[in-house]
Amino acid sequence: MTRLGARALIDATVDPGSFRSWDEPIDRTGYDAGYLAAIERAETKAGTDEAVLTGRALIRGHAAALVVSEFGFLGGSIGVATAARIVAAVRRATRERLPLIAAPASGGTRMQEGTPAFVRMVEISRAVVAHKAAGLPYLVYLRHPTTGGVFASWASLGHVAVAEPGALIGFLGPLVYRTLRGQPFPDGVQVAENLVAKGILDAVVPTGELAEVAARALALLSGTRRLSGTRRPAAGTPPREAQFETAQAETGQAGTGGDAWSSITLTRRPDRPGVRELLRHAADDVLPLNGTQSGETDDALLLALTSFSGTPCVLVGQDRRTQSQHRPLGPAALRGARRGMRLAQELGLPLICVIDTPGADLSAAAEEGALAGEIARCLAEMVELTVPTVSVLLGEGSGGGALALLPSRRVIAAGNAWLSPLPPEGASAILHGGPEFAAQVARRQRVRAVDLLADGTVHAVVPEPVPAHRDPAGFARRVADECLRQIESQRRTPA
Ligand SMILES: CC(C)(COP(=O)(O)OP(=O)(O)OC[C@H]1O[C@@H](n2cnc3c(N)ncnc32)[C@H](O)[C@@H]1OP(=O)(O)O)[C@@H](O)C(=O)NCCC(=O)NCCSC(=O)CC(=O)O
Repeated sequence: MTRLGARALIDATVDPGSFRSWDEPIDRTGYDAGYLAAIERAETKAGTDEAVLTGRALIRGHAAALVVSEFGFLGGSIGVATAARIVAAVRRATRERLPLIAAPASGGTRMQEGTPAFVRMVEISRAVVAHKAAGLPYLVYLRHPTTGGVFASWASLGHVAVAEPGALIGFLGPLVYRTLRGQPFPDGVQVAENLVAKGILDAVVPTGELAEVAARALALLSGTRRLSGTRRPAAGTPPREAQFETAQAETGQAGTGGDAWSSITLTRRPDRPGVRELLRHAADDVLPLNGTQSGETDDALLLALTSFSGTPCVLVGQDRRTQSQHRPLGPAALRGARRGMRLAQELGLPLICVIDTPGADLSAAAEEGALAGEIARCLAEMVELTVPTVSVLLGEGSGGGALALLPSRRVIAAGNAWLSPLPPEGASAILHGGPEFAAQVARRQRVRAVDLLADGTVHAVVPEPVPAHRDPAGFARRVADECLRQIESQRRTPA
């Protein structure tokens, strides 16, 4: 692999001439002669005075603090002074309220220094945690190679974490593994692409695309509202309260759902727009995130940083295109949703939860993966969020998998959306021993959007003047506009 040094990466990523170093000269008092000689050789080889460079810069006009490893300096390893430089930069970023971008590449703790250096990983983590606790973004770009205590601390704490294609990323270096275990580490495991596949990292990003991705993430994570080109709710759209009344007035008429069974049938059509169409037609930008960061991923759930009409938010959405009887929504999807909830809360961004599921996974694997517990934990975490939250019943809303994303401060429903404790066929089985009475049971269970509105479960219904599949773009924009209204009204009256 070609390795871009710290300076080359900075030059390739930041706006020309914008980098300002924060680095102080290193005090090497007390180093022994052998270590000093190694440092001198490293300085000559790498052209840097330590294994990290720090400073501030602009990336496509967005100010950010940078911590960038130099692998050519003793393998990017972390000594006591290296750690002190990182901690100082992170703290300064926090003080100056700058988003932080780290680009590690490291063999981990510096072996020449041993344990005094090893324990500094705690201090670096403490500084990063404090930075995040201040509501500031932390992005990580893991480069080749990132290993050991670096991967096990500041490289793994990003709100968003992407990696260089083909980068070796692992806890134990292959050299050490082979020495300790007498055999090579299995191929294809400690590589960026595999970690993305396993839901540990968000994406692989070539170095040449880092500036673009970082700038988009900074715009979304910093809550930057676009000043121009902002689309507001369409002129003539009634205010939310008026829509509330309209929906009530039209109960049972076209636009707010008719018969329960006809709504259920409509939402089960393969061409019913889902969360992907919502984003395609109504979002300004979408930065998809991947997995739980803990080794699980489930594409039944779409997690993204996005923005509607210049309002950035975290979106957690059940994806109707990827759920099937063979691949239903499982516990990992709900753990991914909880990552989204934490992200929104930490960054002070609104959270939009899109509910659209024929039901969660009913398999042995889901039971053993703590599906019920994950539903409970979603409920528990959502009710504690203090950022604006909006749940959107977009189509099917079946069972606990749907309920898990319901407890927002405001809940809206599409005209034909529905929410029921079980798939109607399952409810019929409980009451009548078989699925034949699904339609009658659904009618009795008050599952329709208008019933949910009348019963106080939802706060507004977004009418479908024609069923959503006949006007996906208009449908998406109306849903997004209602989400924006609900976010704005919460901003006016905080939790
Ligand atoms: C990172 C690597 C995969 C890179 O392999 P490469 O073949 O590309 O490069 P390399 O091995 O020749 O390393 C390049 C130069 O960096 C030096 N180097 C690498 N890692 C170092 C470290 N941790 N401390 C001091 N120097 C280090 C090498 O000695 C070499 O020096 P020269 O050029 O002079 O020959 C490998 O170096 C490696 O496996 N390192 C150990 C990774 C690891 O297990 N770290 C855990 C450390 S304990 C820790 O971090 C705490 C924890 O685990 O919790």
